Amino acid sequence: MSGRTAHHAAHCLARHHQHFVPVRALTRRHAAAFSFLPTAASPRRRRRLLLPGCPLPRVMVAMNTKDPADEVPTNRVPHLPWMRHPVDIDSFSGYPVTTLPRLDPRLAAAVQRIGIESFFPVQVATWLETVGPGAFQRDICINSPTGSGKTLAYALPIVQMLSTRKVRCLRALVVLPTRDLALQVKEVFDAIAPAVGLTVASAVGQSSIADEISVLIRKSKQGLYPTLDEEFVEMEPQTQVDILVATPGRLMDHINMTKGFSLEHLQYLVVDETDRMLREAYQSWLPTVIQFTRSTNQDHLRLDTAGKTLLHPFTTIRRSGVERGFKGKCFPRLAKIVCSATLTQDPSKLSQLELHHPLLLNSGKKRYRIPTKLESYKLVCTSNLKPLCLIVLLQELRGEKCLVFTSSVESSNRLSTLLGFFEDLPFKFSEFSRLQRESARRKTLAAFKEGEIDVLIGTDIMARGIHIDGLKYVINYDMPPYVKTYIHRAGRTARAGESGSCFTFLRKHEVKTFDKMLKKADDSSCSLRSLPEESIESLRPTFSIALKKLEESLQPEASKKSNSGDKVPGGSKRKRTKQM
Ligand SMILES: Nc1ncnc2c1ncn2[C@@H]1O[C@H](COP(=O)(O)OP(=O)(O)OP(=O)(O)O)[C@@H](O)[C@H]1O
Repeated sequence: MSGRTAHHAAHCLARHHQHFVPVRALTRRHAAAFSFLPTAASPRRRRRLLLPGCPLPRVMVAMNTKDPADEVPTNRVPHLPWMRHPVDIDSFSGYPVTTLPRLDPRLAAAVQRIGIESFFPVQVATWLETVGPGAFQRDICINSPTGSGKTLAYALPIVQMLSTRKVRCLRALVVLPTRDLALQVKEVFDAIAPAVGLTVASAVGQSSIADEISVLIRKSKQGLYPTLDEEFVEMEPQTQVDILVATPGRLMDHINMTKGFSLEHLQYLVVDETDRMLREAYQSWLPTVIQFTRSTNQDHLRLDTAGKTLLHPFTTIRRSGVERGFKGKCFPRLAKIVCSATLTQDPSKLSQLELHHPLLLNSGKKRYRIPTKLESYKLVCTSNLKPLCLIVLLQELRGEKCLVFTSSVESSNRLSTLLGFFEDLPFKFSEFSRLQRESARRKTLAAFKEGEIDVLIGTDIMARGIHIDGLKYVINYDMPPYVKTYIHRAGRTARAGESGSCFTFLRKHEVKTFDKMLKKADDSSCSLRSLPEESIESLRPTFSIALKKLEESLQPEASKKSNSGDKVPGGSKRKRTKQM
């Protein structure tokens, strides 16, 4: 079978599978499999046999599965062609701040003021594709480990690109899944943007919507200067910030309800924690944002007395054209940066972003990577001894900052209630739950950051993006269900080149699954950790008493439930009261 025919056949097959099959991989791998096609058949007939709509011969499927090349799991080869040849972030090394080409000296000084002396590889790689020779010609997708510095990697180029803007209006939008994360990212922008005269605001629901509006929207000049042409005033950009960091919910509130809030002039869109953002629709915020930045509203074009178009000085004109390879897309386009430590490779999800000639920046050759200085340990014990083993482990960690992840809010609540029945524990702990009030949660997190609390017990709400200085240990009290969960949980430690350890409690039957999971995360260093028997034994009597107390404390709740006859499984209201 000629290479050309094999390629074409693979192409057709790919079309048959709606582009979900890696065409090039197929050409190489399945050339042998295509040999079932009658050798005497003309190339045309062979092609016809593989045309879309033509049912795939069963024999072919069987032959494909026997192909030795298929021993490599298919998920190793990204389906999207542009993902197969990424820029390797690891091929860059750190770069001293003062020597980064084209970096505005004011920004260099601002970055140094926050204690950064040299840029991390992901920051250098992104800079080269944006401010450097890449010149933002393509949309950037960053897949880089937790704590590798992705926030500054996108914040710095955006701030530098906007530093020459003449009129203040909303030009960059950064969207994150949670309020805590958004506020953390805003801090990074706040540290550098004012150095070049840019303003940053957040729309996360931390303050009332009225307060947010007063920061976001400029007061009308009409009131101040009644002689001004009203129409002219209305056309003036009304947003008075350059960069907005938002959560999808509050962003949609402003899009739908805030008078004067406009995305018309938006130049940069960042979607951080992309895989999480694309998993949930969040009131269709993404299509809405893209739609609002797609074409110029013709109302903004005014006509003079001769019927000629008069451009309002503050109008951003986006045209659809065929020039410069835009093929009917808008120009100037909305440049996008998407990033995560576990970037999705799912074409159907990524297509929502409408990326323009996307370029993948990837750390190494593997899909997932854990931080280089992360050490992993597994502790095998039975379920009933797990709380006891946790206490012994925490005692061994000697009051160092530590995050404990459980599988559910109930489990967190029960565990912290149980620990509360132990007297004289040598560490201070607190629960961190989605069901707590926002203000309570913020207080707890602040106390943890300040070192007033040593151990936080919570769910995966703490797993994404949160940065806590000096956090050395992460404990998976319950095994993470997916490799992505493991990566994000473990990634709360060993950040920014620091070292850290992740401990995972496992039951015997979970060990195999966990080992497989670690392989996917490219972590081959996980060793078995044992705990001193005598420490466990010495705590047993207190443990039995604490367990009894826990049972007693849960009983009134249980009896309340049975009396009320509330049979709703996991009955949300009642369950929540208990979890609080
Ligand atoms: N060049 C640098 N030098 C020293 N520290 C840095 C540098 N860049 C970033 N940091 C610090 O590294 C920490 C982690 O950065 P950041 O939160 O951006 O990581 P991330 O890659 O976004 O992680 P995650 O995927 O978990 O969100 C932050 O505390 C940040 O201040």
